[in-house]
Amino acid sequence: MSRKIFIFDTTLRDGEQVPGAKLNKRQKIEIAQQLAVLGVDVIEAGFPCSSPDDLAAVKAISENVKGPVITGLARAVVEDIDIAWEAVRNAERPRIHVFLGSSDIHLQKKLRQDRATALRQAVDAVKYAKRFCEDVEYSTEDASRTDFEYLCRVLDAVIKEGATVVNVPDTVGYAVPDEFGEIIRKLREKVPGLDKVTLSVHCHNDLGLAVANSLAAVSNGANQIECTINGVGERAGNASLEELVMVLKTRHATFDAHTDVKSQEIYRTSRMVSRLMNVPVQPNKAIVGANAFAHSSGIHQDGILKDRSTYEIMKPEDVGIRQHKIVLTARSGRAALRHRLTELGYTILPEVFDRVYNRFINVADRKKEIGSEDLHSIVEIELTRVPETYTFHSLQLMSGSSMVPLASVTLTREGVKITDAATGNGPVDAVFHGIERIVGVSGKLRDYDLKAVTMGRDALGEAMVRVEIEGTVYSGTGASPDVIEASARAYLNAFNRYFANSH
Ligand SMILES: CC(=O)SCCNC(=O)CCNC(=O)[C@H](O)C(C)(C)COP(=O)(O)OP(=O)(O)OC[C@H]1O[C@@H](n2cnc3c(N)ncnc32)[C@H](O)[C@@H]1OP(=O)(O)O
Ligand SMILES: CC(C)C(=O)C(=O)O
Repeated sequence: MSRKIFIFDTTLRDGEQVPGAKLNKRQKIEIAQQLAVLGVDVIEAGFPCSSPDDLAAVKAISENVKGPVITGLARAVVEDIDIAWEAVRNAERPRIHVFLGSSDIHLQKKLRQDRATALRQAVDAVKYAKRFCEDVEYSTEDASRTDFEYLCRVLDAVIKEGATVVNVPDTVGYAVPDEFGEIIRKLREKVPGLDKVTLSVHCHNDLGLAVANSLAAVSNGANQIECTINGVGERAGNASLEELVMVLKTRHATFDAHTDVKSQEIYRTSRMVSRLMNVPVQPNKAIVGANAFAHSSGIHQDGILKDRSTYEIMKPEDVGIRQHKIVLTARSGRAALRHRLTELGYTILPEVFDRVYNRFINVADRKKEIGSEDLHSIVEIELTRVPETYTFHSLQLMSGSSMVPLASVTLTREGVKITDAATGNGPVDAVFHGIERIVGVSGKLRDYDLKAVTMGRDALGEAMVRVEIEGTVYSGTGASPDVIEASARAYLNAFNRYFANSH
């Protein structure tokens, strides 16, 4: 059996330090309940002395959320510890978490005390917290910038005083993995008492290394990681829970360590935290970003469709995402298009498929993403295609509120371009007249319908017309992100039906 790594979630404390992410009591309880479902070992529910609201929220979480240890943060002062205990005392498994800076920078510039005084304050604080609670965690704030010998002395002293968990934070995200791993390895060597307690790390992401540093610590003997959902937290955030859990799961053999987190609950938890904190998740965020399991380029899509292992190191289902996404774009190839069309229920003959693909690329070059509705429209146009006596090439339009619209239309016939221009009552009318001048036949528009078949400003417009030509009504359809072009294509389609019928 591999080594168990305890997951200490601080989304509700360090995570909530994100500007604008403040949660009310009800929201904190909702997230804490989901964290319990997710299977974290410890929930740091808040900093109870910071406000009456936070005290009430931590209290409510302690009383209502069962399973994980519930802890509240306290400075190394009596008043904070009293309030923290008041907040967590009714938890099934309460813990008081006390911290004090240990680096010379923090001691001299912030706390304005010397090492000996700070050491006494740390020991006194743990001693005081132990009067209430068996489980006391002690954090040496700014440990990674702390003189190593002094760090050992502090940890040794608080362990002797009864701390059950000692935490080594990289408070300002300054460490790099080799160095941070080395600190943990040397601490294990120099502080024998560490064998009897939980050795925790708490890494910030100022240099983007929070997860890497946490993992380096795990490799060197840490057995608790403090982290947050979506990596939210003070400044650039904390180590991201979902990344840590999935690294340990996906690279299990490398670390020979596991967590008890139910990874299938990760995505749900991530969405909840993002929604309630109003902090969006960047699309390319590992594990939970919108694109984490989306494949949008042809070569990747072809590989994924042949075998998922070509471009997927984890299953989306393992983090609670129903399935990967194949996103159709102008960079997609035939394999992805064929797959999507089959999913939509189309069986398309090979000779038609090439035409569908060409039209798809044409539309995709003008749209960011091609959705199902776009595909229905593209396929229907190709399936109901008639031989093209005239092919649409291009159009130019001059139009405005105080001028007569003028359209210049270019069609091709047997490979030869023919251009003509016409005016009309509106831009569409001018284009229709231009088409009639080239094909040499007039029609009466009986019906004209234009609709957006997809959403957004780059929606695909689909035009449908019914045109009476020499006593018979012919229908035509055309699609394009440009609605005038869609109309022109539809009108020409009706004339091509007329020519197909009359030859
Ligand atoms: C690394 C971290 O993430 S630590 C957690 C950070 N989170 C927070 O700070 C959120 C909650 N904080 C708060 O609500 C407030 O800052 C409070 C209630 C804790 C304190 O508020 P105030 O009494 O007004 O103090 P203020 O915030 O201005 O300054 C902090 C004081 O605590 C002292 N202090 C800082 N850390 C500690 C500590 N671990 N133990 C003891 N004292 C500490 C500072 O030296 C300073 O003392 P001073 O006023 O004598 O100079
Ligand atoms: C209180 C401690 C654990 C902390 O948040 C930090 O050092 O970043």
